[in-house]
Amino acid sequence: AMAFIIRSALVKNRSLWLPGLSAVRAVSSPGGPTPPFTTLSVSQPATAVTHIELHRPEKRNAMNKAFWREMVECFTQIAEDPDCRVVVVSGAGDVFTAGIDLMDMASEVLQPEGDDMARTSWNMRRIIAKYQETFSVIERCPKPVVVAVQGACVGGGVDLITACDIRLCTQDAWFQVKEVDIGLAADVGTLQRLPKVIGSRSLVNELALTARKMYADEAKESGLVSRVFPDKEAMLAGALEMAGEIAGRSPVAVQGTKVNLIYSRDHSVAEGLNYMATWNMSMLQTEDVMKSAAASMEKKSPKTITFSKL
Ligand SMILES: CCC/C=C/C=C/C(=O)SCCNC(=O)CCNC(=O)[C@H](O)C(C)(C)COP(=O)(O)OP(=O)(O)OC[C@H]1O[C@@H](n2cnc3c(N)ncnc32)[C@H](O)[C@@H]1OP(=O)(O)O
Repeated sequence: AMAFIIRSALVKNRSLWLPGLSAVRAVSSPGGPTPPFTTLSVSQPATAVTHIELHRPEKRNAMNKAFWREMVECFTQIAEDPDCRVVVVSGAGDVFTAGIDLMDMASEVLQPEGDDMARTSWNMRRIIAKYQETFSVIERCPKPVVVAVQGACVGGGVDLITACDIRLCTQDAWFQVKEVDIGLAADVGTLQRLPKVIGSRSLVNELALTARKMYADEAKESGLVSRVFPDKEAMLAGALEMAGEIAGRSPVAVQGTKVNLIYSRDHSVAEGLNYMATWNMSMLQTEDVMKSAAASMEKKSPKTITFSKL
């Protein structure tokens, strides 16, 4: 199925995708996690596009200890990789993720070490900060991240997707801020980011306080996702096509857009404009502007331009 999906995206973007075809075959790992990772399958389905697949389908991609660490390692590499301009995140199997691995969390999260309450609490704080980092690295990564959700997206899954830049889902997808059901306040990003993704504060409160499921249509209507696809195959084809559109544009422009959108989300308009001016006083001097403007004047797509690596 993946070969078909990649092929259909390739057909639509031949000029961009064909040079990367050999790379796709060289790095794809259809069989399972990509070593040294044990929970992630990482491939390059097209030029400048990295695909990360959560890969524990037999456990519904539940987030075990290795996952929390491997996501940080993976995104740290991606942030610095000039051959990657955009990331697609998806889940293997029928379910995006069942959230935190409830069998694995007991040892670390529920039994922090320490000689007294202060030391135990301090250790707990470090553990929580480490878990938060797993999704904060997605937001800090200057490359846009498109996430594609099928089936369940539970607990930690919502923390994950709210740190991504573009959310897509299938018609059978559902989302659940499940944490109150397991006796905790969501603490790795949902309570901080979901209110900035969904316009309605009331809806966010309802979802987080009742742990009710939100299905695809409501997710679209509320703005949690921007597109709903009939099935996983169509969604992955759509995600890869979108990634191709992004990867074909100037990385200076694309990464500057992501960084400034996130900065503006968390600051006043005046602060955002000030940051933007400081950003662009150097970035506007890129050769990409002249190249892109010339192509635009000639009514050519920016995807016809070869941009230097960033
Ligand atoms: C500092 C920490 C911060 C992080 C906090 C995060 C919190 C959260 O994520 S809260 C949410 C926790 N997750 C859940 O409560 C979901 C539990 N799972 C389910 O409800 C269902 O599995 C699901 C609806 C996702 C899928 O149902 P399906 O019928 O397709 O599969 P199952 O037969 O239930 O499961 C298949 C095997 O996967 C194992 N599994 C599923 N979820 C988890 C999980 N969260 N942790 C560990 N293992 C999980 C399940 O045990 C089955 O395994 P096996 O029996 O060996 O086949």
